[in-house]
Amino acid sequence: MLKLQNLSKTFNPGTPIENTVLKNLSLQVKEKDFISLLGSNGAGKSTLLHLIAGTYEADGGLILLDGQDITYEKAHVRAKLLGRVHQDPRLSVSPSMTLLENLSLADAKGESFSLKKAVDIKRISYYKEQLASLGLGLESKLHTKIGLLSGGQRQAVALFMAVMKKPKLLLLDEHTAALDPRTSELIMKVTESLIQKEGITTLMVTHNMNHALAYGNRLVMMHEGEIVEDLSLEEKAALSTKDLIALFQKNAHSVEDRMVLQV
Ligand SMILES: Nc1ncnc2c1ncn2[C@@H]1O[C@H](COP(=O)(O)OP(=O)(O)OP(=O)(O)O)[C@@H](O)[C@H]1O
Repeated sequence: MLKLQNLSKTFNPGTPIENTVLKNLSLQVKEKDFISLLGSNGAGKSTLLHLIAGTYEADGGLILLDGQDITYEKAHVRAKLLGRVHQDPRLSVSPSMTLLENLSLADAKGESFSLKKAVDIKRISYYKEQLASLGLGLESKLHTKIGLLSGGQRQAVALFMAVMKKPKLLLLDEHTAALDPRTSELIMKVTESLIQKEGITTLMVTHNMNHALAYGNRLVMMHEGEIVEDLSLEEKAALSTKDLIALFQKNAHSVEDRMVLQV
């Protein structure tokens, strides 16, 4: 359903700070794949998500989503096809607006929008029901400004908003990295349940080896702009976290403290 073919990206070409970040990267993602994307610092993971979302343009290669060539499609056009959650919740939700206003905005994605018109009373009971199923008490916070919610609650809202319109593809960029370990586990459970419920194809960038092993049906490892491992569900099920660290060390010749500390 997503086909990346020979994608390349160089920042600041022709200058002393030229940096080739992606080198002819190819990846085939199947319908309902949930892929954890693991890699060293600067491996190009976020850049890859930016190229798919259209916030950065590829220098070469092809991005096909459900057979549609979106390689050079404008970001706002792709936004209708994609859901995205970032590490920083301010990039996914509007902190100065209430939960209800944020949900209404997400509900109106891709349509001409007026907040007054969009806050649909009939939707409120639906929102409450859906929010209650996340188990974070959000159903009683509809009129609370998002900025006043806890970090975990904000990320749960961001996830819920990202999947609301059933996107073709969900892009998660270290969406639990800023949370404490307990909340991070909780948000991963919410993530898995929303993805499964809606059957959404997902690419998740993470530095957490446990999450990369425990969640999803594939684990892709990147190093210096290239894919160095692509493990199936069965292959990753056979690995312990220690094995994964060893595999990482073999490919990247080092392992970051934050990966080991989370183990
Ligand atoms: N807008 C930009 N302009 C110039 N260089 C950039 C830009 N965005 C990213 N880079 C560089 O591209 C390289 C890859 O960055 P990227 O954020 O994709 O890596 P990453 O694998 O997500 O790393 P991390 O795990 O540290 O977040 C880095 O060297 C980074 O400095």
